Amino acid sequence: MSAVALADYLPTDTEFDFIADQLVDHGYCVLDNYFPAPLITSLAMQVRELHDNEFSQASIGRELQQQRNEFVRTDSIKWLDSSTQEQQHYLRLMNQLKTELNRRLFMGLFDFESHFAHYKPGDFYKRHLDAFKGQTNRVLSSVLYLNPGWQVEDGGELLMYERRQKQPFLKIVPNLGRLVLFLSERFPHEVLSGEKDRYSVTGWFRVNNSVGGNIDPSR
Ligand SMILES: O=C(O)CCC(=O)C(=O)O
Ligand SMILES: [Fe+2]
Repeated sequence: MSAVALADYLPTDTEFDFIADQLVDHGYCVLDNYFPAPLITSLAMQVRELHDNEFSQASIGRELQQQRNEFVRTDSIKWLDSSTQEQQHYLRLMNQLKTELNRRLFMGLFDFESHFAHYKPGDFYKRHLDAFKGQTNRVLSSVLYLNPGWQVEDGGELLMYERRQKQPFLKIVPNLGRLVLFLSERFPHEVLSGEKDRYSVTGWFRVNNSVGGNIDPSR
C-alpha cells in the first residue's frame, strides 16, 4: 500500500456497526484486521526501536496517588506523542472510531489517550479493573498487540473475567494486529507473563468530567 493509500484507508460503516453491536451485546470485541497491515508492521518496528530509557516503569492509580506496585504490574510504558506518522495515523483512526461509536451508541466519548507497553519475559499485570464506577473518566479500553510470530506457547495472554468469577471467560493471545476493545468498568482482566518480549499499544476513550475547563483527571 502506498503512503497515500495508507493515509486514505478508512474502515467501513459495516465494521463500525459490527463493533457497536458487539459492545452492546457483549461489552467487548476482538478484531484481527481493523488496522491496515503496513501500519501495524511499522508500529511494531518503531516500538522495538525505542530505547529502554524512553520507557518508564508503569504505575497504578493516577496523578498524586500514582504508585509503583511491582506486586500488581511489572511492565513499562511510553505515552504516544504523535512523533511519527504511524502514531499520528493510529491516533487518527482511534479518534475516528470514537466519533463513530458516539454516533451509534451516544457514549459521549470525549478523547483518547494511549501508551506503548513493553512486557519483558516474566512481566505481568495482575487482575485489575481499568476504571471504577464514578471515580474515573475512562469508559472504553483498547489494546492493540504488536507481536509478529507470537505462538500460544509464548504465553502472555490477556485473561478476561466477569466480575466475581474466578475463571476467565476468555483468553486472548497477543497476536500482531489484534485489537481488543472492552468496557473499562465492567471487566476485570489480567496479563499473564510470557516467554518473549511482548509489545502493545493500550488506550482509553474518556468522557469529559471537567470542571472549569480542566480535563479531569489530566492523565
Ligand atoms: O496488554 C494487555 O493485554 C492489557 C493491558 C492492561 O490491562 C492495561 O494496561 O491496563
Ligand atoms: Fe488493564
